[in-house]
Amino acid sequence: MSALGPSIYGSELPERELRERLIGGEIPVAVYGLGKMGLPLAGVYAETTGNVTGVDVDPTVVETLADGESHVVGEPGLDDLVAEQVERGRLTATTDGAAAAADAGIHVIIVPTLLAEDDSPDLATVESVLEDIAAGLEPGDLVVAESTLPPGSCRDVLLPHLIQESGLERGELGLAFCPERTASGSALRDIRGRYPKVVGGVDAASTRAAELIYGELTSNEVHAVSDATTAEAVKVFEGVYRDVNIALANELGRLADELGISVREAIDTANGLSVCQLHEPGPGVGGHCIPYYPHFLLSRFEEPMPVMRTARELNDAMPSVMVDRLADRLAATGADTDLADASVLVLGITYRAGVEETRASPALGVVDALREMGADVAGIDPLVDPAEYGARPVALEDLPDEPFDGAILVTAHEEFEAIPWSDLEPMVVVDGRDALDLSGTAHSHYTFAGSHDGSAPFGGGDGSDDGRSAPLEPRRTDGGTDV
Ligand SMILES: NC(=O)C1=CN([C@@H]2O[C@H](COP(=O)(O)OP(=O)(O)OC[C@H]3O[C@@H](n4cnc5c(N)ncnc54)[C@H](O)[C@@H]3O)[C@@H](O)[C@H]2O)C=CC1
Ligand SMILES: CC(=O)N[C@@H]1[C@@H](OP(=O)(O)OP(=O)(O)OC[C@H]2O[C@@H](n3ccc(=O)[nH]c3=O)[C@H](O)[C@@H]2O)O[C@H](C(=O)O)[C@@H](O)[C@@H]1O
Repeated sequence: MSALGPSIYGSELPERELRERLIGGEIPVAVYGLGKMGLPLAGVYAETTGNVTGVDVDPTVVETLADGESHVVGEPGLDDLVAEQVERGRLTATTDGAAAAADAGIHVIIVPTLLAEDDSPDLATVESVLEDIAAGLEPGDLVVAESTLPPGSCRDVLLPHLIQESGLERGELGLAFCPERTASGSALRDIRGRYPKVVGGVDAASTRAAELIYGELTSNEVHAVSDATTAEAVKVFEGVYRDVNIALANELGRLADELGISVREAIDTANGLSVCQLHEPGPGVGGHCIPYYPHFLLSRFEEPMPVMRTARELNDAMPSVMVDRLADRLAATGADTDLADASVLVLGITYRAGVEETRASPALGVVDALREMGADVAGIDPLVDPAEYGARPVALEDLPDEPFDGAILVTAHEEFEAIPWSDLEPMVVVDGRDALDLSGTAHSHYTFAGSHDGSAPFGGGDGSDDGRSAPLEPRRTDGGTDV
């Protein structure tokens, strides 16, 4: 931004005055990446500072925002926030990143960090944003990275890149890592202060500038850590913890059949102890976050890290486990159906209910494994077209007209609550999420890891227990009573 405007990095203004200038809109902000997290973040920056330009390479995203609308679905409050901020001229949008950078004094990066073919981190998207920023960078500007990054990225990649491309010297520009501790479906609440905001700069002045900004954005405390690499590590560690924890839950969940218990009930009860925080078993770990973050460490250091590596393998194997369970149950029914001759419905393609994201979704692995076995695969999803993921699309209202041998529930979209299961031809249903109540129907119902209500995997559905996959003693079949 113009060297004449107030600077946020290294400013000699008293802190109070700098804060007033920030919330008075005197320090323009550019937010690069207007996706599921970038758009809510741009909205909160706009309501705080009143002077934000959102940048995205996707023209439809920019046009939608320019019309005062949000392209992100399922985010409470976002439609209203965007409409208000755009109408009041506090939030504008452009595809021209370099132009936005030329005006801005605070540059916020919130584009995805991807993985290359060999699972090593691919910072190409972040680096393309850096090109835009460097073109407009002025002394006193602050660059804030909110994209999750491999630890060391700000220090070893982003800062050298910005210095080289902008011609500025170290100490003339600020750079801080300030991770998104947010999740789809609660982005605004999270950004506005659900958790302490972690900030860490490449130098003390960067950390101070980030503290000042987020002190205005969040209602929670701002937790400044020693440096940018520590802040990057905090975020990656949070994700790795979840991946490893879910892998353990999945391993335990797979024991439910042989134990003849509901592992979900056992986990719920074990978690009554505050030191025990086992996660939820399921059909795998999807999305462009949790399954990606372990690779931000695994590919880069000499330490072997067998726990994280094994957890990744276990979670990646879960879609095949779902298909194996279906094959077992199909073989166990009187019809003795082989998957190669079976018609199978996959319920849910996105990785998470209500979120339009399919990267690393377990459903993709389920569809692939079924197709490899020769099954005829149909799919249903309210947010995406299953045809794009190898499954023949079926509409919810057409389900009673088509007989299926089996179904696998991967993602429990709330729209599935309207499925009239009693009107569907009896089939084997593998429920990966403990989301279905098939009692009173003729379906053979298998709940992976059992139900929270205490039913073992084979409980539920009148035709469910033919005894051929009988678990070891003792087992529960009725939601509680040992038989
Ligand atoms: N989605 C989530 O639940 C969370 C995401 N994060 C992190 O936030 C970051 C962003 O995630 P999402 O918003 O979910 O991603 P997203 O995939 O929903 O959106 C990314 C946006 O960036 C745009 N984009 C791509 N390249 C660009 C460029 N060169 N310049 C400008 N815009 C560009 C895309 O068109 C898209 O609109 C990631 O690093 C992710 O790890 C962190 C916490 C939660
Ligand atoms: C609940 C929550 O806060 N999650 C955030 C997470 O968001 P994300 O949308 O990726 O979803 P998630 O709910 O953690 O689930 C990821 C995947 O793991 C699976 N999953 C999740 C939790 C669990 O107990 N069992 C399980 O199998 C989900 O089904 C999904 O396929 O990823 C975010 C990120 O770091 O990018 C991070 O801020 C948060 O940890």
